[in-house]
Amino acid sequence: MSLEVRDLRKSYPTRAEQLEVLRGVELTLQPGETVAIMGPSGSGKSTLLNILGTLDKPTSGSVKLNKVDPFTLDETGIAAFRNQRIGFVFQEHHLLPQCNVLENVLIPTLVHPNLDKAQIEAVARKLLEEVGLSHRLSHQPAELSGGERQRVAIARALILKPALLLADEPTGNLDQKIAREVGELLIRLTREQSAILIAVTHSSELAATFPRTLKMEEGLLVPA
Ligand SMILES: Nc1ncnc2c1ncn2[C@@H]1O[C@H](COP(=O)(O)OP(=O)(O)OP(=O)(O)O)[C@@H](O)[C@H]1O
Repeated sequence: MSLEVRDLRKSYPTRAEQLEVLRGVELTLQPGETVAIMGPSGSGKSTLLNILGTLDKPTSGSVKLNKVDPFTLDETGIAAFRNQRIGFVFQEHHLLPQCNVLENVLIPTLVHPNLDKAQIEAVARKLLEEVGLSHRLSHQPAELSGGERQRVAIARALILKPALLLADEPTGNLDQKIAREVGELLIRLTREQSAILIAVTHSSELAATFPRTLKMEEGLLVPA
């Protein structure tokens, strides 16, 4: 399932003028590919990630994941596309504090009542084993370290086997050693699932764990 971004533009109307944040972004990524995106504050990295995640709409241009442009779908279609095809990992883990680790990983599956409960729980346990948290299944998020919480968030993002995994400063709250481990974990699991990973970061340590780094510059993605 490849990702093809063509001439993607996004402007925001401001009082004085149109603020052109994305000015013709081009990007093609194949399954298993992982890329870090860097660039100065305000250059449009989060804007791009939000559009790729269908949380925001482009002004023009196209995004195709497995040849489907989500912005041609209606709102219900976009929501289903997002749930089934895209996984998110944010700087803040956004785990539900009252749910334990296993329950948190299963949250994205709750909107799919037809999924086999035992089968999907087995997938969640397997993912938690892969992120090294088999011994923490019944812990609440408050009882975990920052790195462990982010590992839960990664397992949750992967539970429905997304084609595209989007990470916005995924290691921003972690110390350098843990940040590198979490970055390597993201890359390994993305490859194992033949997904595509795009991580936005200010951290050159995290970017260094990626085979390819791009930079947002003047509204375009250029090699770093
Ligand atoms: N809803 C909005 N309305 C108007 N301007 C916006 C809106 N959202 C973002 N912007 C502007 O678009 C530009 C890009 O913002 P964006 O958050 O994408 O940058 P960023 O590269 O992710 O920055 P950072 O590294 O600080 O997170 C900024 O100048 C910001 O002020």
